[in-house]
Amino acid sequence: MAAKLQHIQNLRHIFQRSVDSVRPAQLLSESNQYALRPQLSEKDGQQLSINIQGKILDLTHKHCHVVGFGKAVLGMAVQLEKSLDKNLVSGVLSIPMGTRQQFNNMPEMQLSKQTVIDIIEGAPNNQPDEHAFVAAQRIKEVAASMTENDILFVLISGGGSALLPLPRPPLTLTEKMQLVRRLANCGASIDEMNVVRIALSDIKGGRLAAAARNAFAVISFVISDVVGDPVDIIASGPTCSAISKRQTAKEVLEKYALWSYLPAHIRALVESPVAKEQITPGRNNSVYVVGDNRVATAQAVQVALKCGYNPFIASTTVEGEVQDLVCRYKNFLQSICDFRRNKLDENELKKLFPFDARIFQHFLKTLRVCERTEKPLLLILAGEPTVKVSGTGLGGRSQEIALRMARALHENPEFNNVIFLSAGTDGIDGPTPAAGAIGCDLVIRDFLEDSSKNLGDVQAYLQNSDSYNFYKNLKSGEYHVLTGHTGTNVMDIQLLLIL
Ligand SMILES: Nc1ncnc2c1ncn2[C@@H]1O[C@H](COP(=O)(O)OP(=O)(O)O)[C@@H](O)[C@H]1O
Ligand SMILES: O=C(O)[C@H](O)COP(=O)(O)O
Repeated sequence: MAAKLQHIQNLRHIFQRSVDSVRPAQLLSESNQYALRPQLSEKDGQQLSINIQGKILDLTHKHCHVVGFGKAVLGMAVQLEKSLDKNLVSGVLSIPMGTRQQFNNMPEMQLSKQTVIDIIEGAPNNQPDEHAFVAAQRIKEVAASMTENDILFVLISGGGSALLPLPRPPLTLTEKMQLVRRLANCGASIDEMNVVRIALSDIKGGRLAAAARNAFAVISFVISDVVGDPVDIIASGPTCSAISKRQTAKEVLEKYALWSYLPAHIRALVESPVAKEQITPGRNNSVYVVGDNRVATAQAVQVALKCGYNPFIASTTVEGEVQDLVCRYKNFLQSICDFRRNKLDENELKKLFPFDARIFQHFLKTLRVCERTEKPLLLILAGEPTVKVSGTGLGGRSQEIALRMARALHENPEFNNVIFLSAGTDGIDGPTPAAGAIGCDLVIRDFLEDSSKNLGDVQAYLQNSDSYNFYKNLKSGEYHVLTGHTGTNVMDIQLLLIL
C-alpha cells in the first residue's frame, strides 16, 4: 500500500515535469535551439542577428513586431519580449478572458512594465466575441502595415480560432458564431470545424501571412494542441497554406445536414472563389512547431528512468471515445499478463498490440528488459480522447477515463498492480479546476470503505458525467491531479504503470 502511494507520487512527478518541458519559456529557450537574443556578428560587429533552429535571421536595422492568439501565447510573448528587448517595437495579443488574472502570481507570465505589447482578452468559454473580433482586426492591420524593414513574429496555440474571428462580409460575427456552435454540437472534429472557419474568414487559412507579404520575414511559433500537429488546422492556420487534402467546407456542412438550412448569402459565400482560394504564403514566411506532446512525452521518458521504470511511448496520437480506450487498455493489459505467464507467444502478442505495429519490436524489447531488470513498465500515452457527456455533473476527459480505469483495474485482481494517471497539460480538465486524476484499485477500495457505498454508486457518478465530484469527495481529493492553469497546452498525457 505505502509502496503504491509512492508510485502514485512518482506518476504525479513525471506528469508535472512533462508539463514543465512544454512551458513557453522552456520551449523558446536556447536549449531548444531558439537563440532569440540578438547578437552582433563576430566578424565586423555590424550585423545583428538571431538564430532559429540553426537558421540565421538578420535583424540589422529591422523593427520586430509580435502578434499572437491562443491559450498559451502570453508566456511565449513574455519570453520573446525578454529576448528581443528594444528590438521589439509593437505587439498585439488576443488571449482568453481572465488570463492575466489567472497568472498574476507567475513571474514567467508577466510582460515588462514598459511593454509595447497590447493585450486584448476575449472569447470567454472558447466562443468568439466582440473583443476577439477587435483583436483580429488589429492583428490584421499590424500584418498589413509591414514593410521590408519589419519582421513579424506570430505566436499561435490552441484556442486561436475563437480568439481570431474575422468573418468575411456580409457574414456577421453572430452568424459565424452560431454556425460554429452548431457544427460543434453535431460532433464535428476540430479539423472539420476549422475547414469551415477558414472558408468564412478573412484572416485564417494563410490570409494573415498574405496580409504581411511586404514584411522582411514572418516567423510563426506554434504550440500544438491538435493530434498530429497539422499546422494548417491549429488555430485555423492563419500563416499556413492548407498542406493536406481535406474535405471542403461545403462537404463538411453537408455531412452534418446543415447546408440546406443555411441562408442563401452564407451558401454563396462558401461557394465563392475567394472562399476556395488556396493561399500560398510568401517566401518570407516560416512556421516552427516549437512544442507538442512529443516534447512532453520525451521528457516523461527521462523522468521515468530516474524513477526506476522502463518507459515506453505507446502513442502520441491517442484519440477516440474514453469508453473504447478503457476497453483497449484493459485488453492490452490482459495480453501482457498472458504473455508473461506464457499463455501467449510473441506472434499472438503482436496481433493483440493495439498501437502502431511498427513499434511492436521496440515494445517487446522493453518488456524483456522489464523481466530482466525486474523494473516496472511505464506506458506513456498522449493525445486527446473524447467523452460523450451523458449527465449534468461536472467532469472532464481525463477524470472520466481515470475513474473508468480505476473501476476496470479494481474489477480484475490481475490488474491490482497497475496504476493509471490521466491529466491535461493545460492543467484544466473540462470545465473543472482539476487537471486530471489517478485510476487504480485503491481508488475504488477507498470509495467502498464507506459501507453505505457500492459499485452502483461509481456507475451513478459516471452516468451523471460527474467524475470531478467523485474524486473531490473521495479522501479530500487525494486522487485528484491538481496543478492549476499551466499557461501551456499540448493536450492530455496518460501514464500506465505496470508494477
Ligand atoms: N461532465 C463532463 N464529464 C466528462 N467530460 C466532460 C464533461 N463536461 C465537458 N467534458 C469534456 O470536456 C471537453 C472540454 O474540455 P476542455 O479542456 O475545455 O477542452 P479543450 O482541451 O478542447 O479546450 C468537452 O469537449 C467534453 O468532452
Ligand atoms: O482551433 C483552434 O484554435 C485549435 O486548434 C484548437 O483549439 P481548442 O484547444 O480550443 O479546441
